[in-house]
Amino acid sequence: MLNYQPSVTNSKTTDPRFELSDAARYFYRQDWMVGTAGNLSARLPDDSFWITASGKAKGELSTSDFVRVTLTGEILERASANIKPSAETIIHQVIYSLFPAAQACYHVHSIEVNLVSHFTEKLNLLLPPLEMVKGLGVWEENPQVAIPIFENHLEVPQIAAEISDRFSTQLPQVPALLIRNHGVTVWADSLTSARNYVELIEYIFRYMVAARQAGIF
Ligand SMILES: CSC[C@@H](O)[C@@H](O)C(=O)COP(=O)(O)O
Ligand SMILES: [Zn+2]
Repeated sequence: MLNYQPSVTNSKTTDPRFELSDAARYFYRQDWMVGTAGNLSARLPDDSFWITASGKAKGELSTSDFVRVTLTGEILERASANIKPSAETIIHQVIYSLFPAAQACYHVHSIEVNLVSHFTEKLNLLLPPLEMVKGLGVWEENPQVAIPIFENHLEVPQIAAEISDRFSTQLPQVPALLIRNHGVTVWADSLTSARNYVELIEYIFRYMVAARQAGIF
């Protein structure tokens, strides 16, 4: 295991930890990463990825609040030995393993995610046919798009195994999944797109909660 060494890659343009920290601060200000909630990661060319360290306040991350791990969860780099990778690293491992084009994986907790996760007891939650769905890659008239829902087991590896099992036989329609009573995870081919996907999905969930209150969805 290597200890973290500042290097030539430690610059704002090439080191994704700066953009991850900015995104986390933005999500924190939206109330989607309250306190230490949520975790963000970015894949590197060698297939390892930087992920937020466990239990860090997401509104004030710095580059030392990340751990670089392999696709099998082995720790490669960190600022000090007492920093642990996110408790949900194994979910990021599953996403990067299943979706080779994924370059970023973002997981946030919002009030609306938790509310909409009760709108169905099924394995998939139907999204309203909003124009915003196009932003998630579905260019259809009156789209019938569902987001997969997983149960929030205490053991995170069990959640990860269920994601892996289900997605191995049926790919999701959109690059997102919901964990009931917990949060939403999105993945994308760039950090910018992952941030946009979080915003779009949160907009759709806000709409769903408001529409339910108005009795229209
Ligand atoms: C605020 S507790 C939330 C955690 O249990 C977990 O769900 C989470 O998203 C953050 O865990 P972390 O280990 O900091 O990445
Ligand atoms: Zn979480």
